[in-house]
Amino acid sequence: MEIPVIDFQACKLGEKNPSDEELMDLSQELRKAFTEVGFVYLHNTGITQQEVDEVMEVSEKFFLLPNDVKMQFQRQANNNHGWITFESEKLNPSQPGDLKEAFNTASLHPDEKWPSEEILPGFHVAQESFFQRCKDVSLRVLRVMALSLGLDTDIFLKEHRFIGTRQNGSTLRALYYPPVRNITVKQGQLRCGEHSDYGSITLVFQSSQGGLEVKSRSGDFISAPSIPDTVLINIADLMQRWTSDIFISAVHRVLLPLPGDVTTRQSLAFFVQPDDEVVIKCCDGSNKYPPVKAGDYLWERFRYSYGSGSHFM
Ligand SMILES: O=C(O)CCC(=O)C(=O)O
Ligand SMILES: [Fe+2]
Repeated sequence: MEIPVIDFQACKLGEKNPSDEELMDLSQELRKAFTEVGFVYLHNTGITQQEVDEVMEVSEKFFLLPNDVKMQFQRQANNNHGWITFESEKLNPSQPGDLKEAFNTASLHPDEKWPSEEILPGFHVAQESFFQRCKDVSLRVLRVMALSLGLDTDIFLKEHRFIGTRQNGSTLRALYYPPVRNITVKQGQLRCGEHSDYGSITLVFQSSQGGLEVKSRSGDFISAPSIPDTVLINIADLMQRWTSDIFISAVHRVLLPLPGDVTTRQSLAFFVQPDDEVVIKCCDGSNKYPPVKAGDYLWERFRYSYGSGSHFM
């Protein structure tokens, strides 16, 4: 099994009027990918490789700042925005902390705390602009997803009205995986532990070495390499609940590099989340999963991956 690559040209950013036929073809391809694998590469979204490279470049400069500077921007327990220190997050809570740092842009609200232009020129603007670009692509994808399920095209859009505000948990995350020295690695520790994402969908961009692996339905892990000029998109847990398991939220992980590989890995992930107050119920009317409020669900998952609270699925 492989992760399909789909041409998104008909719905690319800036394209206004895809034909019914183009939309129908695209939605069928997307449905197949999301029901069989849960992951898809989209080509021609309008987000260019150059944009991605530029955001990674300025993100790396942030991670290379001294810890006492980064500390001023640390993520707080009640706000997902900010810096996440090395090994402090466990995407698989049964294993040691992930070998990564991250910076979350949790909203575009003016009160979020950012490194100034003096500390790091271009960082704030780059993260916010890329957040906006990812949001625009995500809304286009959510539209085609609804169509692919035979639902109203705005059924998901209606529940993602507040992306970028503090009433919605969608987050752009710059991830930084420093070189791994095997001597210091703990038993079971990975760059990113096995997990599934929490919200609706996730957009992922990896630096050239790749390293991401996705669990297939047969239980084997398949590699999800970095393919230039594409966006990797996956279904997350709330979307699986919403679609009553039609779309699959696949488990994924980032393994340690091979011995001798001392490169730094980077990625950017845009986690799309429904508005906090939206109650997610199965769209087929069934009771396969009990209704849950999107914001409550997200914070319960955060508590679990940062080391407190009980996990509910
Ligand atoms: O770094 C990556 O490629 C993926 C990270 C990931 O899956 C996550 O942060 O949820
Ligand atoms: Fe993930």
